[in-house]
Amino acid sequence: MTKKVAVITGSGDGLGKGIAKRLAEDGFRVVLSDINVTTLQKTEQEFKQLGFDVTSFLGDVSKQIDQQNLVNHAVNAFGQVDVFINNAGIEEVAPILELTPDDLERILNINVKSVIYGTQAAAKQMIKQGSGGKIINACSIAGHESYELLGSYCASKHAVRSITHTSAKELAQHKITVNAYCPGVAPTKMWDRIDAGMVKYMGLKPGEALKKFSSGILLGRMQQPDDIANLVSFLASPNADYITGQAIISDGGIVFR
Ligand SMILES: NC(=O)C1=CN([C@@H]2O[C@H](COP(=O)(O)OP(=O)(O)OC[C@H]3O[C@@H](n4cnc5c(N)ncnc54)[C@H](O)[C@@H]3O)[C@@H](O)[C@H]2O)C=CC1
Ligand SMILES: CC(=O)C(C)=O
Repeated sequence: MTKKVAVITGSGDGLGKGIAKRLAEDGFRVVLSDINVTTLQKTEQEFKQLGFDVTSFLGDVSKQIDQQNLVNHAVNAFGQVDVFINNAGIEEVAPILELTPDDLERILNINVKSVIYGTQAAAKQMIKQGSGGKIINACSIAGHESYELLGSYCASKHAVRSITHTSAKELAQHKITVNAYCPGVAPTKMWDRIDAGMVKYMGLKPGEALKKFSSGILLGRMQQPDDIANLVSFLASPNADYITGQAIISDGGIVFR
């Protein structure tokens, strides 16, 4: 049987890299994509050495043309797209009163418009293939709950949850499911930057904001890339065929919905 193809944006590093590795281990041919050429190439080499079927595409998720070219690249390399993961995202740490038009434009472009552009490119290809597909979006506990100093980020992730719902409703007729994963606190480079930003505004020492945020996790530890890869692996598998329009939290016990 032909191996399925999964495309993962923001997969040069962080949670996206962990997800891509898991999907390759699950038997997918994997298309890596990132805006950072250095981490993208490093991850591609690493994956090739592990014997994975992998290709990579340098692109900016906030550009509609790049998302279309990413799908074209996947089709040229592997012939099809079965799973598309809108993982790339950025943070912004600032009080609402200090958010600038440039800050807002950047986070909405990269976290919100990107998900629509990725969904458009992937769904059009999946409709053409005629055998359904799975679109999986990176949301967050910040898509269910709103946090101080993360106003624009939380708004962007609430928007991702809404886009997930609407896309699921519109694409079900094509047998395309759309779901989202909602991580909690994972100490990736994103959290290094959030911690640094919170230090600035809250008068804490480096590391203290991360500690504060993660101190209430019921399961007593921060999230690792494998924790979220476990959920995405399930959502990308036939075991999730009857699930659509859900934004599922995997946070060790922080937010309860
Ligand atoms: N780390 C955490 O605690 C949480 C992360 N998330 C979400 O998970 C996703 C991944 O987060 P992390 O791995 O922690 O972030 P990260 O910052 O460690 O990695 C993000 C990756 O996306 C890439 N990227 C950034 N802007 C891009 C663009 N315009 N086009 C293409 N690629 C771009 C980066 O180069 C990087 O490789 C994000 O959507 C984030 O909002 C959600 C909840 C918690
Ligand atoms: C980074 C993130 O998604 C948080 C703080 O929930």
